[in-house]
Order: sequence, then C-alpha cells, then structure tokens
Amino acid sequence: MSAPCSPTVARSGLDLTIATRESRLALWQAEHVQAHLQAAGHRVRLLGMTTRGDQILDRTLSKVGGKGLFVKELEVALEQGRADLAVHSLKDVPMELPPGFALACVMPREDPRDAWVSPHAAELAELPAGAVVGTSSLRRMVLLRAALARLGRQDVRIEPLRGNLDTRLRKLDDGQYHAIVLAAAGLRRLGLQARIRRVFEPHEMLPAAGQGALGIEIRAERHDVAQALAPLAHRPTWYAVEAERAVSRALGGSCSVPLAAHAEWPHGAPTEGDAPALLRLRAAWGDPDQAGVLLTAQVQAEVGSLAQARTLGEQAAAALLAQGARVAPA
Ligand SMILES: NCc1[nH]cc(CCC(=O)O)c1CC(=O)O
Repeated sequence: MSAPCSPTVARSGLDLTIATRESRLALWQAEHVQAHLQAAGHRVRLLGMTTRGDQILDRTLSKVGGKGLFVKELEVALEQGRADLAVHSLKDVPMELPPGFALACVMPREDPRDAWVSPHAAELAELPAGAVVGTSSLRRMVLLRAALARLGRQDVRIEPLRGNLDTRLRKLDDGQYHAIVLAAAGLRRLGLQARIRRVFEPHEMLPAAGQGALGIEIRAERHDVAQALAPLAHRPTWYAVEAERAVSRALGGSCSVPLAAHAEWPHGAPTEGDAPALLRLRAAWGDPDQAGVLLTAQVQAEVGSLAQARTLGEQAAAALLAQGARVAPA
C-alpha cells in the first residue's frame, strides 16, 4: 500500500531568480543571498542587470534624480516575472516602494560606518595644505566640511567622486584625490579592508539610513518567496534600519538633501522572541540651500517591533523639524 499523502515527504525548495546589479559589490551581495537560500534547499540563479545609476558616472547622484536609479530596472524584472527577488544595498532603496512591492527581508548589518582611505594621510588632520578629498554624497560632503571646520582646515577641498568601488579606488590611486571617504561595508565585503586607514565613529560622521544593510525586495503578493526569505532576516538590524528610514521618509529624504540617520542598541540588541531593548537613534539634517547649517537630534526608546522603530524615527524627524529642518518637496 502506498501512502499518497505521507506527511513526512519533505517540501521541495523553490526555483528562484535574483535580480541584481552587476557591480562587483552588487554581485557579492546577490551571491551571499543565493548561498543562504541554496543552503535552505532552494535552487537559485542570478539575473544581472545594468541600471541607470550604473550608467551615469560623471555627475553626483543628487543632480541626476536620486536613489530610485539603482532599483527601478530590478523592479521591472520582478514585475515581469523575470525575477523573484531583488537584492539591494538598503541605503539605495527609496523610502517608499512603489505599490505592489515589499521589503521582505533585512539581513544582518555589516559595518555601518564610513571609511577613510588615503595613501597620504592617516586622518583628516594630516592632509597636506590644499589637499583634495573625494566623496560621493551630499551627506558626506556636509559632514566632512563640518569636521574640517572644527579642525580649522578650510584649505582642504572636497570634490565629487562617483563610480563603483573599484573605480573610486582607482581615481584615488591615480592621484586625482589625496583621500576618499566611502562606506566601510562595501570595502569589507570585497576583501578590501586593508585599504581602510581609519573608520569614522558615528559621532564624527553619522552614517546614512540603512548603510551597511542588505534589503531584499519582492512583489508583495509573493508569499512563497517571503516565506523562503524569513529565515534570512535579522530583527535587530531590521528595527534599526526601520527607525533610520522613518527619519528619511518623514523629511522627504533624497540624494539632494544632506541627511544622516543611525540607530544603535547601547545595551545590546533584543534577543529572540522580540523582548524590547533600548534603541538609540541619531539623525542629522543639512540645509541644502545654506551651507553650514547642520541640525542634529538624538532620541531613544524601548523597541521590540517595526512599528515602535518607525515611531522612534518619526520622533527624531520631529525634533529636526522643530529646529528648522524642512520637508523636501516630493
Ligand atoms: N551609494 C552606493 C553604495 N550603496 C551601498 C554602498 C556600500 C555598502 C552599503 O552601504 O551597504 C555604496 C558605496 C558607498 O556608499 O561607498
């Protein structure tokens, strides 16, 4: 007698396609997710794609329309059923996803800090007179300018720097810059941590919302994919980045406003079972129209859910607005 409905038959894994950008960092991240899903018994292939953000290399992102540039093409692939999930650096994911899309998973965070890379100077203060520092975001430009002002180093020039990680490092090695500032996470993921001379602590240069975290986007109706991704999620990272992203969302954050938000668990992250823990969130807003205006806020609360994390982010945004920050027009 056969047992046609035996409950012991293992559910077979899913056939999944991951949409990814084709930079070395993006491929590393997609392969990282692929390896986790394969270990759980799924069959996973990658679909490499070029986005608008990858093609525009000669202008700063703030001038070409911001973050959606890195995710739009991947979303089209999800919509057309050519891929089941898209792996993103969370920092590049817009605060509001288009209708029908969902953030299904946030994975454990790499180092969220910014890194100082320079063959010439171990830190800002050691730069030669008139040195040129390259960096790619308004946030880093504004925070660097503030750090230089504190050191009385108004002689140092800050110049835009674009391109993927390898391109940026090559421009430094070519001598176009004395130093560059970029995310430590990307360098570490690609095994380039030896290039890091120094990391900036968050109080020196506050990271961008979501920096160092990976986010996985799906079509909201794909419950099968959401279920496959659930074991990859890291709640403490998810709560922290949810709080950070809520700051940006409340202020209409985009690449054209210098905005930083960073959350930490000062007494350790919450343990399994969602026991709340203290989450401390710092945020900074720079006036895009008035160089030198830089507002900061710090809030903290017990957080054990995404909703509580979001509330904390909204409080930080409210504190910035109360000091004169403005909501960027949509
Ligand atoms: N905007 C590009 C980008 N998106 C994510 C990272 C680094 C990795 C991360 O933050 O997860 C980078 C490079 C950088 O900012 O230097």
